[in-house]
Amino acid sequence: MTTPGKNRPLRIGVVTVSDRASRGVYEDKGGPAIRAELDRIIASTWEPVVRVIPDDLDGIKDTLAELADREGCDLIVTTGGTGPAPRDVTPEATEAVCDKMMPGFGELMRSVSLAVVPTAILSRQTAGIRGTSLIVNLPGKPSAIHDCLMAVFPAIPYCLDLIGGAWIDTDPAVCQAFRPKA
Ligand SMILES: Nc1ncnc2c1ncn2[C@@H]1O[C@H](COP(=O)(O)OP(=O)(O)OP(=O)(O)O)[C@@H](O)[C@H]1O
Ligand SMILES: Nc1nc2c(c(=O)[nH]1)N[C@H]1C(S)=C(S)[C@@H](COP(=O)(O)O)O[C@H]1N2
Repeated sequence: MTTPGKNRPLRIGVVTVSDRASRGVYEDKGGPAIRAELDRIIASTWEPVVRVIPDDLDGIKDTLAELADREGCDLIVTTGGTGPAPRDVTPEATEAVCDKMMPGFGELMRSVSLAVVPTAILSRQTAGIRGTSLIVNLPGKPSAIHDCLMAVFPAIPYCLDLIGGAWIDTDPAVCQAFRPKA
């Protein structure tokens, strides 16, 4: 196991992938919803690194690589662009920049979302590791953010421990992090 970066400040990339939010056609509700949900879940101090970008494959790849490699984000959460429409390419961009895919994240998030909406199967949301960063895709609907993050977050602190990311403490009243070796 890689030694966790316990003394580093936790940095989290929050990436809204939306043609219309990036053009200002509508207000971005996804990024602020992710930040609010993470504030509820995480008890450690953390710094957000926020981006709002269009559904463009190269632009998404560049943003994910920048947040992982130059901004030092331990976790990067995206919202939007996971569906079947021609411009939905967030999972392709994620896979292109990752060293290793973590398919269990998408499987679990689709499964919990199916209890809420039958079109949950239309999301190709996934997750993967780039260096010491974990990238997790969420659907674009702001209402999906709570359900998806609550489902997968218990495994995220231990995942960061294993890849050498920063230490995360959660608020146990909101979300119990599970560390098998702790
Ligand atoms: N960042 C966001 N902020 C607010 N609402 C959003 C956001 N992203 C998506 N939505 C809402 O969820 C719906 C479905 O999201 P989806 O990602 O499929 O959008 P889209 O049709 O691909 O368009 P766009 O990429 O321009 O957001 C949108 O039509 C919009 O009502
Ligand atoms: N929890 C949850 N998951 C959801 C949804 C939702 O409303 N709630 N919308 C679905 C729909 S309608 C689509 S098209 C896909 C892909 O959405 P995206 O392209 O905005 O990422 O996510 C699906 N997953």
